[in-house]
Amino acid sequence: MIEIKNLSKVYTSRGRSVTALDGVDLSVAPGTVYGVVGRSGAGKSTLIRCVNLLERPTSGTVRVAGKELTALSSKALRAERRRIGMVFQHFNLLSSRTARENVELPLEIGPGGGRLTRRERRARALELLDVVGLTDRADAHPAQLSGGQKQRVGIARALAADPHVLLSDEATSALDPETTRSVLRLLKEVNERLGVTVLLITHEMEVVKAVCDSAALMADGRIAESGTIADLLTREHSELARELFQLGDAPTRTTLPDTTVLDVTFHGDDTAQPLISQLSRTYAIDVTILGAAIETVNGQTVGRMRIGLPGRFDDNVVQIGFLRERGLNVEVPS
Ligand SMILES: Nc1ncnc2c1ncn2[C@@H]1O[C@H](COP(=O)(O)OP(=O)(O)OP(=O)(O)O)[C@@H](O)[C@H]1O
Repeated sequence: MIEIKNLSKVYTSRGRSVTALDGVDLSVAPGTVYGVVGRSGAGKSTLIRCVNLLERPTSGTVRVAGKELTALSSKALRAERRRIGMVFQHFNLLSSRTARENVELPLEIGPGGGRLTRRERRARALELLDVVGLTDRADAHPAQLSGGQKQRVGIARALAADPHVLLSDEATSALDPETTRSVLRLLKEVNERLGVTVLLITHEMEVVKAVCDSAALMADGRIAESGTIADLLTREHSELARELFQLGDAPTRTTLPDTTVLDVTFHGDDTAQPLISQLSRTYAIDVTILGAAIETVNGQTVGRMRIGLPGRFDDNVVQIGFLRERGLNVEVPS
């Protein structure tokens, strides 16, 4: 649904240039939720603004729903942009308008907006406020709404023109944890019920865990790592997987002499626990569990376990093979 190829963006101001994006490739499959994470300054906001060309990339191409946006005339681009909804961190609602009137806005001003009558626009806005659970707040002004309610209005407005893609720029980072969860549930619902593809940027791993099918890690304007969550989990030395399933203070060494410490990652129906017991029985060894993080990611059980096997690494090659053959990802923690 979104295909980004070799995208670069260099900002130049007062004779100095900053490379915000440096050859980014990204592919978001239709109907999925894709999260881009990274530290402040990594280039996430620039990337998302380049997807609907709010920001013109310096080079590279952006294709959304089969149309190469970077090759369109400004008129054609305006039409395509209507099918790309955007949700902002600070909601960007007009304070003088009610919730319903804010949702109506894109239906009034976009090309073809004039095709809907006042009555139709109103009906559509009320329908969308119902989707986001705010029917009873239709006549409230933004100042009378909570942060979560304002973001719901923001989402309803983004859906007004029936988009195939929703871009979310840190949509929950101004919200408390409980409200964050409910807004994320709504985004997921929009994705599942309406089939809208969602590309979101966030600095919170919790957001990725809650709703994303795939994720990319950005650093210094580049994609350092990307893939489906399931894929990342089984990838060796994945920084994203490590960040998603932190083992807290689990020791990387043990006080036991001659012990090989391993991180075992599993997902879906592979429950690591029975396999660890099997390993222990098969090779008649004592396995020490040093730490574990088991969580639900986007409805799936996934997790990571740090274990200790007696003996040096070389003595455990067969045991490690046993776990890998059964689909577990095994690596030595750094
Ligand atoms: N309009 C601009 N003019 C000049 N430099 C910019 C502009 N916008 C962003 N940058 C620079 O580009 C780099 C990437 O910024 P960007 O905002 O995309 O990162 P980010 O990952 O979204 O960070 P944050 O989470 O803090 O917003 C930074 O070095 C930033 O200072």
